[in-house]
Amino acid sequence: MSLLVEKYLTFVAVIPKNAALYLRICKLKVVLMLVITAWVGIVLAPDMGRSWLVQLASLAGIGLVSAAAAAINHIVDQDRDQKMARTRHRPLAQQQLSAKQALCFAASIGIMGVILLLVYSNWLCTLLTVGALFGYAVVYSVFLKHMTPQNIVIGGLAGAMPPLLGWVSETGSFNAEPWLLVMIIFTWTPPHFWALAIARKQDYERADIPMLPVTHGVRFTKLCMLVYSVLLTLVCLLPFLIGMSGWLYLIISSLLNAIFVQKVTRLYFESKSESAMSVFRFSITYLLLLFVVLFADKLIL
Ligand code: HEM
Ligand SMILES: CC(C)=CCC/C(C)=C/CC/C(C)=C/COP(=O)(O)OP(=O)(O)O
Repeated sequence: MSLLVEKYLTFVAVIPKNAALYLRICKLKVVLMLVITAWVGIVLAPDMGRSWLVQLASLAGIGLVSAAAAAINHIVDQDRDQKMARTRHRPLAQQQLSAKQALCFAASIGIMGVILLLVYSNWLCTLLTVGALFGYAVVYSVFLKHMTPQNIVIGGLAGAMPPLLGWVSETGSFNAEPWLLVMIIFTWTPPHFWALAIARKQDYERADIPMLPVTHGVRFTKLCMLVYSVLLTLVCLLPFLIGMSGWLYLIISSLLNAIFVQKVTRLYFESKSESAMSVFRFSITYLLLLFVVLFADKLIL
């Protein structure tokens, strides 16, 4: 036991030296976006009189568990990451960090996140957050990603969970409203990811990962993106229709959806998919603005 503690302390002692590498395996920008969507879940939930410090601690918990999930994904995918131009420079693919180091790191920040959630939110939020980690790090990364072109559709549920996690951290109970926000991210994920998968099709072919453009072709993928972007437009109306969000949200979200559908439509009619990366980049701006406007709308409602 004391040997184990000693080994762990040796591991912790060299974390600062490799800090930049550990930060890279956390997928920080993605985690930041996940935390923003969780924050909106908190803001839109009924006011339970919790202090902003407690809310911040809950968000830190969700962020740490998400970062742990991202680090586990790097361990699971290290061999395949070596085969793709986009991912071959990652710390585990380059053997700058070992799987053992990454696992110790993921376990440490994951446990810290769980403790924060247990202390500052509630057991239901903790359970759902750990469920999301399992969904992404195990169900998606280990199984679905290599089994079916529907991988990111099913696996997308894990990444769509944060608004629900935020809401539940506040209320401790399930409600219908946060599920609408989950549905928004869930329907956004396919056009978000498939745009990149079209641009990086050769990468996925080389790594033998059955992404939709590889298994069913680029044209069919573009059609699916179009269907999901129209579906997303409809789902985005729901927060307004049930009275959760007001006119500001309706106007800005409709505008964002019109641009998104227009960009995906243009991509559909292009023969060489030149604008795939522009659709991918816009998808990120889109989601950020959508959640900012959900937030702003709540403040003025
Ligand atoms: C199964 C679901 C998802 C898949 C397969 C997916 C896939 C990807 C991929 C492959 C990248 C490129 C990363 C890179 O080049 O290193 C990316 C970027 C990004 N994704 Fe997603 N994503 C998913 C869900 C989400 C969710 C739920 C969010 C946030 C709510 C999100 C936010 C982002 C952001 C902010 C970036 C840009 C990161 C950067 O610039 O470094 N993604 N996504
Ligand atoms: C607790 C909680 C909310 C967990 C959510 C976990 C999480 C980080 C979800 C984001 C999804 C994501 C970035 C997928 C990347 O796909 P990929 O792994 O196929 O992409 P890659 O090829 O860039 O590794």
